Amino acid sequence: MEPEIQSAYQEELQRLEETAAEIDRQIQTLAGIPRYYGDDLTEQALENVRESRRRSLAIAEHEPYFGRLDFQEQGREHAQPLYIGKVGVEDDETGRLLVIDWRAPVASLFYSFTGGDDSIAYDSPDGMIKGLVYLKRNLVIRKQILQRVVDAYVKGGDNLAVADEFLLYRLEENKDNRLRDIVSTIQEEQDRIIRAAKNTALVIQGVAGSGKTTVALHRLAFLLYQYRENIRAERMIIFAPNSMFLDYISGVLPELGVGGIQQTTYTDWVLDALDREVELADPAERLAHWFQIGPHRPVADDTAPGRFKGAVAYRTYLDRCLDRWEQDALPAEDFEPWDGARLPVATIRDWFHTEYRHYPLMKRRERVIARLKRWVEMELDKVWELHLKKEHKKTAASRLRAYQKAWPELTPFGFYKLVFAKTKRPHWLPDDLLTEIPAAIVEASNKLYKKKQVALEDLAPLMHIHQRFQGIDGNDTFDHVVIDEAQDFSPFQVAVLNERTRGGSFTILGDLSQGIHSYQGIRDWQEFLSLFLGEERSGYFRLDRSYRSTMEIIHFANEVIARSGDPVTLAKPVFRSGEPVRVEHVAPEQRLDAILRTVRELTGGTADTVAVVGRTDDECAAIHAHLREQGLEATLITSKQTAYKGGLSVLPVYLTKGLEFDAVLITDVDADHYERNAQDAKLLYVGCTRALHQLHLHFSGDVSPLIEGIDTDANV
Ligand SMILES: Nc1ncnc2c1ncn2[C@@H]1O[C@H](COP(=O)(O)OP(=O)(O)OP(=O)(O)O)[C@@H](O)[C@H]1O
Repeated sequence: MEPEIQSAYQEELQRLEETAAEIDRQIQTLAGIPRYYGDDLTEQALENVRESRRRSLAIAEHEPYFGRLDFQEQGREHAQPLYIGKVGVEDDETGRLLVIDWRAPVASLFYSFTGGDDSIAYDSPDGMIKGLVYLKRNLVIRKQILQRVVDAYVKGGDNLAVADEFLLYRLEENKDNRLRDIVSTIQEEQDRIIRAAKNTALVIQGVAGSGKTTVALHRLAFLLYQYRENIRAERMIIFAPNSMFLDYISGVLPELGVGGIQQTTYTDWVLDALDREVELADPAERLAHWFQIGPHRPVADDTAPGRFKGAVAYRTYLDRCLDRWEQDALPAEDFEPWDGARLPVATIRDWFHTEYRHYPLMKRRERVIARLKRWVEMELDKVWELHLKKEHKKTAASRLRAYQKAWPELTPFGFYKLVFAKTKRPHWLPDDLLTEIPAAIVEASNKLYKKKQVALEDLAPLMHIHQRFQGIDGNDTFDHVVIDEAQDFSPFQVAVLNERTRGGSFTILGDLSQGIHSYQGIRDWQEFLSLFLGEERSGYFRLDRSYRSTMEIIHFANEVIARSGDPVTLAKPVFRSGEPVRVEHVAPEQRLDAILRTVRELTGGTADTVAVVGRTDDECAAIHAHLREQGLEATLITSKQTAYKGGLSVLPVYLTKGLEFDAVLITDVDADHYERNAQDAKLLYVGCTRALHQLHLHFSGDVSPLIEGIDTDANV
């Protein structure tokens, strides 16, 4: 070790000993206080504080901090070393901050400082604070043992900018089956998103591997810290594309000391809210339809059901149908509980349209019926003759039933089915409304609804109807909503969420180049941004740097996506070089053996997670069976999967989205499986960008025009 490194190491060793001793002491003190389980509210509050402290200290115990920044505040004589960790630690006796929480305002300097001698500033509760940075240092501590000290910047040294050495060290590590936190290496452009103010809808377009998912999770941790007085974890929600993806990201928030945030899929969220009145048609069939190869490939234009029913115009259409119910569904006659008693329709209308107009639709109906019943009771009270009273009571009960039958209570699905009904439509829903829906969509929809099933694109409409029928309970609103892989969401889905979200507080992330579900997703971020009109209601960010893959892999993937014919943003790699991408021609009869050979090579090498990526479900099932027959332990991933195990996986390319593997083998990259069009280019792009360190591609017959002639040695 060089002398200055040696002394830095010694200095940090001593500091670590002191901090670790203080943390241990605090843990011991807390362990000595018996837990409180009684009813006293003050004691309960104190116990909650102690519990949260116990959890924080448990995080700090193993890795108290990961960074140090020496900062000289303007007007002060000396620079102060600031140690940054996942949670803050204070010296109990002196009150001195030993470790600063990475989310604290001053800690933002650690991320925003990119080198140079100029003064920098951070936004503190007392205003902007300026100063100079003397040192930026990364530290790796595991189980209280100091493993690495890396100086990214030393004032007066020969480094002008912050060196990426530590980031590279982190990126070169292998991945297991979970996404990890990145607190020690958050990059400046990511930090700006993480720390953006709460009450805006942030839309983030980020290239593959730019850290979108990771950044969203860190942003949640930040918001909970920064707005702890008026935001609650249980009121924050993450929407992810499927349960396996949720499983894959499930480690990050606990690592950041955050619990209680809801995590779900849009499907589960809606079906639960509707008390599972309907079920979703088998997604596997839908995927097999849209991702089929050969001459019958479907076209995903704006008449595709997902695009049609996902548009805001479709919501307007449904609102018109709902308005018809509101205007005309109430029976047009007076209510006569028995001959001689009469409640004029004008009075009932007045209740419905004026007195109860602030209630949601079905609640209004409920109130009117309840009031009718009360009115009948009062009328009955005026009848003195017992036998007459009995008779009237009977007649009234039966006429009340008839009245309710003529004006039935509707569930969201009950109403929605009527919108599509070709015969026996209620009088308040005229036939001409049906002609506004393309006939093919009406046919396909009715076929599903008959089986009490709906498609994905019916979920937002159903939820919207539910919200207009029942309203939104204050307990069901959100403080913040994260939508990951948002390019596959529809504007209608987001609009429905917006009705429930306080302050329009959203983080919406995605990548249009990965928009492989173009039969339902958006074409342009403007489709979402236009939902959040008004000054400062929305913000748009771009992340163009990719952290996942080597330069060789990114170069290759960029070439693929450039052939999509769509305008695309090419990913910029971090300076991390690896092996060349390997494209291999294999004879058709040796296809399976070649896969086996490559898999053995990859699993026998340095990779911990390996994926064999096929084009269709059936092809993957066959590959999986072959690998198993040859004695390899592999997991076949299908759309029903709920957990991601790591190791060796076989999966269709459209299910790889969001995941990553140390090494990836993409099979059958020939001219039939991957044609030169936008959809196939996006699919292949998604597949290629899953690889961190190694990417192999096999083809038989003619090579796909999407990869033909790409220089696999190039790395920029
Ligand atoms: N600042 C960073 N420091 C270290 N690793 C990072 C950083 N940013 C991202 N990564 C790593 O890059 C990889 C990609 O991150 P993530 O999955 O969040 O990206 P993404 O943009 O959601 O990707 P995709 O759209 O391709 O699914 C992860 O392994 C993540 O840990």
